Amino acid sequence: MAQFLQVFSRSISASSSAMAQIKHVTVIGSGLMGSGIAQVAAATGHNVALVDQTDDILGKSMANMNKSLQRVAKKKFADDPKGGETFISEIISRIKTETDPTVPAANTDLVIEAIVENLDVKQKLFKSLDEAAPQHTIFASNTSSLPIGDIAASTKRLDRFGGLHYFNPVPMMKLVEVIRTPDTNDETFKSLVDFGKAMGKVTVECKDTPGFIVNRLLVPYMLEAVRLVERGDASPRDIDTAMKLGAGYPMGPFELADYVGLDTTKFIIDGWYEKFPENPLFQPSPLLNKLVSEGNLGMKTGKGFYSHKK
Ligand SMILES: CCCCCCCC(=O)CC(=O)SCCNC(=O)CCNC(=O)[C@H](O)C(C)(C)COP(=O)(O)OP(=O)(O)OC[C@H]1O[C@@H](n2cnc3c(N)ncnc32)[C@H](O)[C@@H]1OP(=O)(O)O
Ligand SMILES: NC(=O)C1=CN([C@@H]2O[C@H](COP(=O)(O)OP(=O)(O)OC[C@H]3O[C@@H](n4cnc5c(N)ncnc54)[C@H](O)[C@@H]3O)[C@@H](O)[C@H]2O)C=CC1
Repeated sequence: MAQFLQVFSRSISASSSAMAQIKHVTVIGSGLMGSGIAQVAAATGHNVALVDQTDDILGKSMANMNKSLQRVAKKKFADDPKGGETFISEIISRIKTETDPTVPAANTDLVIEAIVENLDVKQKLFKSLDEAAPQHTIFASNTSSLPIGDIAASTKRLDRFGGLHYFNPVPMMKLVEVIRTPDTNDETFKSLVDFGKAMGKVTVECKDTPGFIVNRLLVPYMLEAVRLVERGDASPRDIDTAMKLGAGYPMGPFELADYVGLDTTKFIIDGWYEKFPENPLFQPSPLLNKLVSEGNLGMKTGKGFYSHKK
């Protein structure tokens, strides 16, 4: 019996390590987050397919990645510019772009979704991917605020579905939250943790609870800052200065909101308001709604709470 258990556990760990070997990654959505995830995945030796709606968007994402890599190379290869160029071109060569997500999904170990923060749109995408991807492919969402279980419900692979929540800017932020739903199986969870580590990140584990760890704490803080401004108690600039110099944060809440994107911030708040309408914290913010309706989405459009050089 003991011998059987030994062989049995060896075969389980052999299949786990086979699953853990994620080599081909498909990243869907090439915006702020998707481009960062693709960049770091490629920089850590993975073959990456990066998907977005048009070639034009993908072209801009590749240019942004190039800029980010130039910054990394400038430091890493300070005395060897030629080495820096090779470093960049090797990473870029591991990224292929595509506008139809079902094409790379048919030959990938892991799909990471980083499209717009909208449940219907994410569900529609995963439903089509579920039909295209092989059995072994793991699905993960980078959602900031939506339940992973709700997104996974659009597929038939609830056991091979989890959350990989990265932080912006992905090349600089060391954390990834790995989320398991009650249906995520152990092999999948282990593969996601191993993948996070293989990308050079520190992983933390969290259940599928609203906002996971970081956003559960960050979003209320950010909203309290907006309420301070809406009541006329303090200006965005003074609040940012206060939180940087008084609390040691690298960015104040308004700088951070502009950096994250005011559209994404609004999607998160609107979604939580719909789910928890009695919570005064998640009431709609007139100031945020006004900025978004004017198309002022933060750094990505050049204007948000502040004006930014494009
Ligand atoms: C609030 C909304 C509600 C919640 C929304 C939910 C969103 C989510 O689901 C989860 C999130 O991601 S929340 C956001 C988490 N991120 C943060 O908190 C970032 C805070 N800021 C920082 O850490 C630094 O300012 C930071 C690292 C960004 C920049 O550092 P500095 O302030 O010192 O500024 P720089 O002088 O520009 O940069 C210093 C060096 O950093 C390197 N670098 C920065 N950005 C880079 C990038 N994109 N790619 C590559 N390298 C980069 C760079 O080396 C730079 O040095 P130089 O190249 O010499 O300038
Ligand atoms: N901005 C941030 O700081 C963070 C955002 N997130 C989450 O990551 C996801 C993406 O956020 P961002 O990168 O900031 O958004 P973004 O607006 O910069 O990029 C989203 C990209 O997805 C593309 N897209 C939309 N629908 C698509 C579809 N059906 N198929 C393929 N591509 C599609 C858009 O064209 C766009 O390029 C969201 O779920 C957001 O909540 C997570 C962590 C941090």
